[in-house]
Amino acid sequence: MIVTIDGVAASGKSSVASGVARALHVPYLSSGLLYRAATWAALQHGLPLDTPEAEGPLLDLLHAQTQAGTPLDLRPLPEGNQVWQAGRDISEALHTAEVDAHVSAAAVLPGLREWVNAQLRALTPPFLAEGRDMGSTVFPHADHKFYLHASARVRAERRVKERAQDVDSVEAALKLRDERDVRQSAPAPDAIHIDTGSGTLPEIIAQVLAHLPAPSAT
Ligand SMILES: Nc1ncnc2c1ncn2[C@@H]1O[C@H](COP(=O)(O)OP(=O)(O)OP(=O)(O)O)[C@@H](O)[C@H]1O
Ligand SMILES: Nc1ccn([C@H]2C[C@H](O)[C@@H](COP(=O)(O)O)O2)c(=O)n1
Repeated sequence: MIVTIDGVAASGKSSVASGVARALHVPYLSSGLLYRAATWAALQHGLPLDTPEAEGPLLDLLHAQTQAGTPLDLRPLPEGNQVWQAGRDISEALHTAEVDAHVSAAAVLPGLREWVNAQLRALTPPFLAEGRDMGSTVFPHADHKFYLHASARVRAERRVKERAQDVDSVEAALKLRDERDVRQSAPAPDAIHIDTGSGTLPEIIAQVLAHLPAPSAT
């Protein structure tokens, strides 16, 4: 079984995916973390990301890391996905304002999208996949598809509880990222839409689970 959970930035995708995956006893995959990891790697190496010409050097870097035995390694742990590289957990570095500001530029590069999608499609179901285009493009034949949304204000208020930032600037940054990600963020036509602003996290997880078959007793 494949379940996809897509949605706008900070709509609760990874929190909901984690809760649902735990209830179903299956892994979940955070595709956004792979885009963030590639962005982080580019920033570390001083590679620009804001032109179509950025794609070649970025893909060269990712392939060189793989050849050297130090690839960006997504680990789909039930309590939260991690990315490791060269024996180091780099996950915390992927949720900074700097990565947030550049990740949309990286995510429009077609070669990077292929790099991410190939890694996800190589995995054997059952799993949940969360991101923007999991249900529309990467796994169009998924068994169950969800699309999460909430107002930019609600999302910003939640985000400032995780990061010491001003709510107005976080809201503006979220709106900007929504605009820049719009091309790959169109919901799959058969996705069930859920407003995560209208319930607590356990309530939203229960809403999703109500649409899914009960987990097999093992
Ligand atoms: N229904 C909810 N009620 C209250 N808080 C929530 C709810 N859903 C998510 N949150 C909180 O909102 C914040 C953002 O959630 P999360 O990181 O899961 O979103 P995301 O869509 O994966 O974000 P990003 O797009 O940045 O990867 C977290 O602090 C999370 O705990
Ligand atoms: N399937 C995906 C997942 C993510 N992205 C891009 C767009 C986001 O701005 C960025 C970070 O994702 P997030 O952590 O907010 O889920 O990655 C995408 O284009 N497609």
